[in-house]
Amino acid sequence: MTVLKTEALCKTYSSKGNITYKALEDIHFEVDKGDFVGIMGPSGSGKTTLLNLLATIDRPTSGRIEINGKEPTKLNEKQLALFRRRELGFIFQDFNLLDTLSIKENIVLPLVLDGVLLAKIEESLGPCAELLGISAILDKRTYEVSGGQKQRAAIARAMIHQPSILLADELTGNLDSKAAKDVMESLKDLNEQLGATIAMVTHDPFAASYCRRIIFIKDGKFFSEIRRGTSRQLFFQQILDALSVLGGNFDDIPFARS
Ligand SMILES: Nc1ncnc2c1ncn2[C@@H]1O[C@H](COP(=O)(O)OP(=O)(O)OP(=O)(O)O)[C@@H](O)[C@H]1O
Repeated sequence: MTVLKTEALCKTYSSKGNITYKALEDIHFEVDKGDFVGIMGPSGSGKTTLLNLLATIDRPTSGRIEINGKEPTKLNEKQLALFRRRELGFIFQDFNLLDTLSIKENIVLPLVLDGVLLAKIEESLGPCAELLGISAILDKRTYEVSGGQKQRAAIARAMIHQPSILLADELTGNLDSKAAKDVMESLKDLNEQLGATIAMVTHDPFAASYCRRIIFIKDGKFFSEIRRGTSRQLFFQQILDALSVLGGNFDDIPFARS
C-alpha cells in the first residue's frame, strides 16, 4: 500500500526583483507502508525543501502530493492542521521538547490535545516507551536526560498517535556517535517491529545505513536510488560510494564510522 506519493513535484522560490530559483524539479517519489527511506544530497540540493513540502509546512509550485489517499494541498488551514496532527509525525534535529514538561507529558501531549482518554493514553504509552528504551525516564524533566534519550522521547511523541508516516530531519545531527547509534537502532526497531513508515533527511551515511533504501537528489532533481541488502555495513559503503559519485559539498560527513 502506498502511503506517500509525489508526482512532478516542483518548488520555485522567488525573491525581490522577480529572480526565481528552482529548488525542486519534477520529483516523483513513492513510499510504501512499512518502508524506511532516506533522502540524501549535497548541501543546497533541495532536501529540506522536499521535506517541508511533504510535511505540508510549505506548498509546491506545481505537482501533486498524496498522503494516505489525501491531497494536503487541497485542504484549508484548519483541515491542514488536523491532517498534520493525525497523519504525520515529526522528528527534528533539536528534539523540540518542552522543558517545563516531563518526558511522559511531552510524549503524550499530541493525544491530550486530541482529547484521547487517559486509559487509552497509558495503553499507547507503555509499549512505545518500552520499545524505545525510555520507560525508566518517563517522570524525568528534559534537562535530566541525555541527548539520545531526548531524541528517543521525541520519536515516541512523533509516533504515539500512530501517524501514516514519520518525517525526520537530521535526527542524529546533535548526537554523539554512541547516542546516534542507539537512536537509529530504535528507529529500525520501530520500522521492523511496529511497521512504522519513515522518511528521513540526513547528511550522515551512518544514520542512512539503517534505512531500507536511499534516494539521492542533486540540484533539485532525482539523481539515483540504492536499496539495502542484508548487511548494514555493506550498505554504509554503498552510500559512501554513491555520495562520491554525487559530488558536491559534504564537509560534515563522519566518514570514519560504519
Ligand atoms: N525560502 C527560500 N527562498 C529562496 N531560496 C531558498 C529558500 N529556501 C531554500 N532556498 C534555496 O533552495 C535550494 C535548496 O535548499 P534546501 O534548504 O532545500 O537544501 P538542502 O539540501 O536541505 O541543503 P542543506 O543540506 O544545506 O540543508 C538552495 O539553493 C537554497 O538556497
